[in-house]
Amino acid sequence: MSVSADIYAQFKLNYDGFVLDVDLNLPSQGVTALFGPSGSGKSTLLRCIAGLERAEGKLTVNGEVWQDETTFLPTHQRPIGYVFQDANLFPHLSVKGNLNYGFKRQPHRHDGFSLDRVVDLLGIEHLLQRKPDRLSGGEKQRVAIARALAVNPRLLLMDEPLAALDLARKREILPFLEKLHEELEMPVIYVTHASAEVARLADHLVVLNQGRLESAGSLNETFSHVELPQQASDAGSVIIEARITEVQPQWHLALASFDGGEIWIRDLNFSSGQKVRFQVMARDVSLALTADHNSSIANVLPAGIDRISEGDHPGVALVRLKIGTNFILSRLTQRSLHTLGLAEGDRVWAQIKSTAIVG
Ligand SMILES: Nc1ncnc2c1ncn2[C@@H]1O[C@H](COP(=O)(O)OP(=O)(O)OP(=O)(O)O)[C@@H](O)[C@H]1O
Repeated sequence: MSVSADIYAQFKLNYDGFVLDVDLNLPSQGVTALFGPSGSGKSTLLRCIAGLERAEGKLTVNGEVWQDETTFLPTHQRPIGYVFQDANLFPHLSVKGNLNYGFKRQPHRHDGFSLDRVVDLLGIEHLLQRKPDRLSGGEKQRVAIARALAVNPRLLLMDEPLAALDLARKREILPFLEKLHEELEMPVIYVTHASAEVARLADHLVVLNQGRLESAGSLNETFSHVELPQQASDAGSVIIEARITEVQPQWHLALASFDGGEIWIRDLNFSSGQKVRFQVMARDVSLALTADHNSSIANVLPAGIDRISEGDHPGVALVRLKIGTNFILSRLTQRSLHTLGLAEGDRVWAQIKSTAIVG
């Protein structure tokens, strides 16, 4: 693989019974989710990037060598922010004290954002004087993220930052992460095994399995791989990024356009030109050989069959469709597949029943 990529990481690490062996390029913008089942090596890879594990290999970030045969920058010399599953705040310091600790110690360039901006981004101004024991789990984690940003890092590493929180706290914190996603220019590497977090936050996806790279690429492309275990289930879905091109307030509908087509989605007070991300469940996509405009389904798109695979039940098939440069999945019965005589490479019409906005 080329080493000219924005972030290039190649690591080999041997634990007793587990081998991490990856070679990957990551973009230097946006959120890259490291995704995969428990024990697949996500945290280990993140720790290698942070210099917390001394793996064999190479790591370059925007042309700067952090590790190779002769170099190994220790963690404190890497311009990173690190957010763990647990907030790990200093209990004896106030929130402000915790933030200042990061800010004063920041050994890196100082041309990023101010502490005020960090406080504002995470919505923690009213908490500044409090000690950690008077914060909720969600608030603690927001402070931990702010503290990681206070060192003015050039790379933000987040290891399952929501995993220790209950559903209500996750919901509370996700909008802040989305705001960071919109406003931060630095790359974020985000470990998770929650597909809902991937759907809302990731731009790029790296899928690990048993210490190896299973696939990597843009969110839509990589998340639509039929091999991902959750795709075969009833919860299989894809994420499409689109732009609103028309709003019909009288019907509460908005037209979302993306490369390859347009889909009517429920209008959530969108304005024309706004970027949206929506989820299409595989079970909501049916296939037809002709475009049936007499049906109640508003979204009928021409598509090519890219891949046919098995679902999680012998009677179910999973079909990956290509629409422009985007992929969607369709879950249908093996009987329908057989009756329509569908094969990879065929052209079909995809009927999309409904979509859900995810961010
Ligand atoms: N310090 C260590 N010594 C030995 N084995 C380890 C060590 N750290 C992790 N492992 C093993 O390496 C494998 C990968 O662990 P890792 O924590 O990277 O997985 P993960 O994908 O992040 O999992 P999870 O989603 O459960 O956090 C596991 O089998 C784990 O037991």
